[in-house]
Amino acid sequence: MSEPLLQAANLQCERGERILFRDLSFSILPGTVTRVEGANGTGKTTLLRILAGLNDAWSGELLWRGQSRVIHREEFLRNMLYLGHRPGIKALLTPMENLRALTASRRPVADTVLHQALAGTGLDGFQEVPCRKLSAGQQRRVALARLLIADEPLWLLDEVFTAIDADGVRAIETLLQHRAEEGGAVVVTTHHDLQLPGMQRIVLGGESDDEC
Ligand SMILES: Nc1ncnc2c1ncn2[C@@H]1O[C@H](COP(=O)(O)OP(=O)(O)OP(=O)(O)O)[C@@H](O)[C@H]1O
Repeated sequence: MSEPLLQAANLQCERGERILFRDLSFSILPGTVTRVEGANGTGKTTLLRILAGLNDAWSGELLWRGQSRVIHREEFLRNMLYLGHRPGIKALLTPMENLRALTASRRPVADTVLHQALAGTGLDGFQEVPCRKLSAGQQRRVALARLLIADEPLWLLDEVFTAIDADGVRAIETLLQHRAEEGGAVVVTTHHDLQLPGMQRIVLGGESDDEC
């Protein structure tokens, strides 16, 4: 069996007076899509932010490819793409300018490639329109265009289906499956009824089969 990209052992997180989860252990293997499930407020976003290294209020162990994620932080960050539950784009900038800015810190990507990625998310003709003039779903699609050019093997995606129409949802599902088929792994939170073949589950706030 291939080595897990991520391993979590006995994760615990407390917010305020409340323990959101404890003794949470799972492995994220290459070739898998894992859905984090649970009712509102059970800690899905919190868990994803912990996995992405954006929240330090936790205890337990997190390994990246079998090694301490803390020690191998730079390698981990190079190989992980995190999309938060807000689109995270700037309203005054165009989709092209946003996508250029979002990808620039990782690696230079040619404008023709960015243009095509935006067209691929249904934004053909809107590449140079300020994002403040786009709908909520179109703004989300600007952020999602990153998935079309992402070479990071691990994707951590928080509520990326929000505001997306039925065709868009199917396109994202296909993208997630392709990432897994290419040997990557996806961890996704969603209230959308995502059902992919072989999908793993981490269930928060109730009965759990989180020993994946
Ligand atoms: N900034 C914060 N400070 C303190 N507590 C917070 C903060 N953000 C969230 N919480 C608490 O942490 C808990 C988990 O929040 P989180 O956003 O991870 O839940 P979630 O499962 O993603 O919810 P949803 O399905 O509504 O998006 C909630 O009960 C919330 O009250």
